[in-house]
Amino acid sequence: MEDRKQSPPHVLIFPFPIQGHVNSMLKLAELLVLAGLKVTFINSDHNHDRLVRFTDVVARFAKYPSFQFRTVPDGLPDDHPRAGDMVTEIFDGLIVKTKPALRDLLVVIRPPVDCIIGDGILGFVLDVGQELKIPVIQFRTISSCCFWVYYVIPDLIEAGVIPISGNEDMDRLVKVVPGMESFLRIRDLPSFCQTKNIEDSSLQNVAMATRKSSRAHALIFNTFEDLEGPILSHIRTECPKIYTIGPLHAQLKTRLPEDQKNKASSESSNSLWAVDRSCISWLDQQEKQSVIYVSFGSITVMTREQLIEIWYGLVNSKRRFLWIVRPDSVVGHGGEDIPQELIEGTKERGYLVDWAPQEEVLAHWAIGGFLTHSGWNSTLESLVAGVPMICWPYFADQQVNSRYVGEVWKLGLDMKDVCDRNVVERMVNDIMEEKREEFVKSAREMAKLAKESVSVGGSSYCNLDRLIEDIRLMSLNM
Ligand SMILES: O=c1ccn([C@@H]2O[C@H](COP(=O)(O)OP(=O)(O)O[C@H]3O[C@H](CO)[C@@H](O)[C@H](O)[C@H]3O)[C@@H](O)[C@H]2O)c(=O)[nH]1
Ligand SMILES: C[C@H]1CC[C@@H]2C(C(=O)O)=CO[C@@H](O)[C@@H]21
Repeated sequence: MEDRKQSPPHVLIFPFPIQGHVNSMLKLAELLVLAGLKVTFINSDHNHDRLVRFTDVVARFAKYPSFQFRTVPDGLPDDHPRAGDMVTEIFDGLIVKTKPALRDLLVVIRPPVDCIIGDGILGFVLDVGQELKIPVIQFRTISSCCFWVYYVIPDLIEAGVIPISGNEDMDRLVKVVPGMESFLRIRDLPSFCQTKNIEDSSLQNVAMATRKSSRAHALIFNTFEDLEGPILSHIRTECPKIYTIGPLHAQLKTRLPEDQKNKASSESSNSLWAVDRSCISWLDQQEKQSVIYVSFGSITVMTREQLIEIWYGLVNSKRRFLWIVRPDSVVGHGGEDIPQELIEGTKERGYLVDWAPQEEVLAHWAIGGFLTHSGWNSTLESLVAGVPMICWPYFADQQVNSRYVGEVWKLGLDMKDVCDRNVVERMVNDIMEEKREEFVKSAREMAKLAKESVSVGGSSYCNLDRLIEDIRLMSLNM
């Protein structure tokens, strides 16, 4: 018993198995190991193979003897695309295969786990923890503003906002989300809420998982108080113990030893795709703040028509652009030819790669703007780099995030559900020139606040210390 108390607490971290979740939760894992905790990180077999294949993650974590990876199946065939249009299948696989595998692992793993940090979207982790009497802290990898909208889904249903009828005025204010009464429109609701069917499985999944968070020992957000303080006050009325510890990529930089700080965002990544670094050499040859960076994250899929509209918008803007087009991101293309003017325009001013070192790209002096899908990691990475955004949200939290970027934080423009070459062209020129000054000013101010929050004595820095202390006390009480 004495020995047990002297050994560091053992934390098991379990993310939803897609890039945006693995990325931020692996950063938290590294921060906990740096603080002397023992950490077991659970990857799906599929993701682990890719992480090992495309990154230096094994070598990077080998220097931490108290860290280990363990893997579980995700219940999907290996050639399954695991993309954003297949979320229901991903959830089904996790319930059927992953939940029992996780439970079995927790029973046999030694030393026993003192605390689980589970992805907040996976409500079953809380059930497994309660059954095995292991405290569960939830980490929700989305913005807290979207979390709050998910939390009040029962109120949205009761008020008749959901289901959304076919002839709904999408610009109508929602009015029943506390703290968002004056700016949240129907079109800004998370995609899963914009449904005609209240039995929809994605709506039910996010609603139920989010409500469960009030049962967790605590709730972690990858955010900071100066960014989302007002909404966090509302959430705290339901979930009192909240740790805001982000932006995590910036917090990791603060806490890594001096000689590893730069590696954190350049050579080292947590990518599930092969990083093409040739885009950095291309950026090196461009003028200061002349390039618009375009990326829609790891699971967005688009139609060929949307691809062509965005492509025309970029080429017609006459700006230089670096565009990430994942090989699996365009659906329903029938091999049609790409118009010659797009090929010529891209040769002159554009550069396309499958996957880039995004944190490093956003910090590059040649980048002047970011056309993004408003995934939460991308939003935070852009914010820390002080880069103004154009938002083209695809699904989930992205509709809420983009409204906040455009209307509340004033960090850019929200293109929302429009995909039109003229709008893309105009917004690119607004961000890069016409309205640049106002956005750069607010982006720089917010970047300063973000960096202060993760500096020694800042809110996120202190909150991470408090979280670590909380976990240590948990293991002493067991
Ligand atoms: O070429 C690229 C493109 C992306 N990234 C990284 O991939 C991550 C992408 O994360 P995010 O921007 O959050 O987008 P998604 O991959 O779409 O993330 C999912 O997970 C997020 C966190 O829950 C949610 O906010 C999103 O809506 C959801 O789609 C970021 O860290 C990027 O730096 C790269 O390293 N290289
Ligand atoms: C695949 C998506 C289902 C919900 C998840 C999520 C969340 O609410 O935590 C946000 O977007 C995606 O990452 C997940």
